[in-house]
Amino acid sequence: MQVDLIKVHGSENEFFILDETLLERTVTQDELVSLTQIITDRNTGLLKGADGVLLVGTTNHEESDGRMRVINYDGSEASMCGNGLRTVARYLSEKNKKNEFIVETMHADLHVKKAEELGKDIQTFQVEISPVSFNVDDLPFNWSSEKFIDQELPELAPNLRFSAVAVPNPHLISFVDHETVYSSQFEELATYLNGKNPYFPDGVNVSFVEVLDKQSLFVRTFERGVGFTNACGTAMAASSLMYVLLKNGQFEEKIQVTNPGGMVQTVVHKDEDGIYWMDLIGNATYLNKVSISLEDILTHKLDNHTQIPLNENENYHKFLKELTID
Ligand SMILES: N[C@@H](CCC[C@H](N)C(=O)O)C(=O)O
Repeated sequence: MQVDLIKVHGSENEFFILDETLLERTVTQDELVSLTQIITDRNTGLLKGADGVLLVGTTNHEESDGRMRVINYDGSEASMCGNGLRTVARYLSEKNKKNEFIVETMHADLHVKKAEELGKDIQTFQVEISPVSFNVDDLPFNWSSEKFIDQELPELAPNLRFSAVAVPNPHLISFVDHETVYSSQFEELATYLNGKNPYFPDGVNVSFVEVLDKQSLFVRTFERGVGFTNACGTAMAASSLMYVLLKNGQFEEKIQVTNPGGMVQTVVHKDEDGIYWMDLIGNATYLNKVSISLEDILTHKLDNHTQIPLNENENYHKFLKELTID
């Protein structure tokens, strides 16, 4: 069976989009896990691999226009992916010729829309990040109290304070200084919390956040199921929420969030019932269209593919130069 893929990125968090509605038959769960592990491998995968696969499918939800499933690099499934949702929003927007619609994800139907370009010729989409929960059971996080906000983990990192939040995938966030963002302590802690450990039985996305200025953050994330990525959209949204709650950031005002792969904007909202949600606004860049058979993927014959470069990354790199990140 022939499989068409699009390699995409949001802040250089890279994925292969696989539209299962175009396949002759549905892929089994085992095939999906193997396909992801094989094509995303950074050494032996397709087109230098990726951070995961975004499976686009049909939805039974009346108000949604499509469904997104997120398979991490290691084959585990995540409930959400913010950078990925922007690229799926673009894909469905072009496919269905709609600029604003709803996408079904594992736990929520989320509002997405085409947004004003962040840079010249940078396709930009805005996606909703929701629902938010501080209940430790929702991460899950084995902790003695109901919430874990701005607290120490003395046995693990006595010098740092952390907050745990599900959006709805699990995040652990710490505001740190510039040196600590790149410290070995970060990698050691995040690796430990994503292995067998008594705190996070399903692992956790760990972010170290530096406040650069008023409404301006830098976020680096070690992702569950992947490792360090260039950016994690849900982490940047969750970090923005914690910035507003703990560091005097402003609700309803744009926050600029830079990351190792680029820049996004976020807006943190709170409604009259005290419910939080965030907008995540950023690039949705196409890299290549690829065609390969499922059989070749599953037997590791990845050279048997055809691909068309989509040449959008030149503009993205110009955009990064303007941000002085490149
Ligand atoms: N990169 C994503 C998050 C992908 C899922 C994450 N690794 C998890 O397991 O929760 C994003 O942009 O949000």
